[in-house]
Amino acid sequence: MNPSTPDQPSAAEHSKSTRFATAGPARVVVLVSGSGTLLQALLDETSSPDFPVQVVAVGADRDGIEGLARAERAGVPTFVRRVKDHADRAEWDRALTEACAEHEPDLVVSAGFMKLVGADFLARFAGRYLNSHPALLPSFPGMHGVRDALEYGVRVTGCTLFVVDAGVDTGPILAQEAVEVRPDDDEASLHERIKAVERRLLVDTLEQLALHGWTVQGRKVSIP
Ligand SMILES: Nc1nc2c(c(=O)[nH]1)N[C@@H](CN(C=O)c1ccc(C(=O)N[C@@H](CCC(=O)O)C(=O)O)cc1)CN2
Ligand SMILES: NCC(=O)N[C@@H]1O[C@H](COP(=O)([O-])[O-])[C@@H](O)[C@H]1O
Repeated sequence: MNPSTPDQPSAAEHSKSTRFATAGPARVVVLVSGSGTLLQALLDETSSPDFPVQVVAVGADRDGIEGLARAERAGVPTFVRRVKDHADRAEWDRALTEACAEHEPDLVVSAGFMKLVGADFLARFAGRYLNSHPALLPSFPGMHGVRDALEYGVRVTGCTLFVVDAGVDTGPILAQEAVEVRPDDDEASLHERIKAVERRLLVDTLEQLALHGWTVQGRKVSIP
C-alpha cells in the first residue's frame, strides 16, 4: 500500500455512525504552539455571553508563546506539557490527554498545535478532536502546508477544518474554504490571507457544532 494513503475504514467502521451533542455551551480546550491568532478569534467571540462556545482551557507543547499569553490575558486557564519532560512519547500523550480531560471538554481544537497526538489522546477524544490546517486537504498535509502549496505552484489553496484521526491530516473533513494564490505571494503573505479565512471558518463551524451537534460516519461528518 502507498504509505501516504490513509487506511480505508472497514465496512463495519463505515456503517458505524456516532452522534455528538453538547448540553449547554460547548466546552472547548484549544491547543496551540505559536502566536495563537486563531485562538484569539475564538476568545473574542466567546467573550460574548450569547455565543454558544466557551474556551475552558488552552494547552501547549512549549512555554513562552504568545498563544499562552493571549489565554492568560483573557483569564482562561493554561497548561503546558512538553515532550522532553516525559519518559517517552506515549507518556507525553497520556499526560496531554489527562491535562485536557481535567477541563471536561466537549471538543478539543488544535489551532496551530505542532505535535502529532497518539493513541491515548485519540481514544479519549474520538470524534471530538478537531484540527485547522492551512491547505485544502488532502493536498499539502503536514507542517508546511502553505510553503508546499506555493512550491507546487497551485493557483488556489485554502484551509480545512477536520476531525483528527491516527493519520497526519487525514481525518474526516468538516469544512473547507478556498483562497486564491497571487503571483506575488510569498509564504507569509499567503499564510496571512489563509488565516483571515481560517479564523472565521473556525468560529462559524464551532458555533454550528455547538448549536446542532454533529455525526461522524466513516469519512463523513454532518451537522444536522
Ligand atoms: N494524530 C494526529 N495528530 C495531529 C494531527 C493529525 O492529523 N493527526 N494534526 C495536527 C497538526 N499538524 C498539522 O496539521 C501537524 C502537526 C505536527 C506534525 C509533526 O510532524 N510534528 C512533529 C514535531 C514538530 C515540532 O515540534 O516542531 C512531531 O509531532 O514530532 C505534523 C502535522 C495536530 N495533531
Ligand atoms: N499543520 C498545522 C498548521 O500548520 N497549523 C496552522 O498554524 C497556523 C496557526 O496560526 P496562529 O498561531 O496565528 O493561530 C494556522 O494557519 C494553522 O492552520
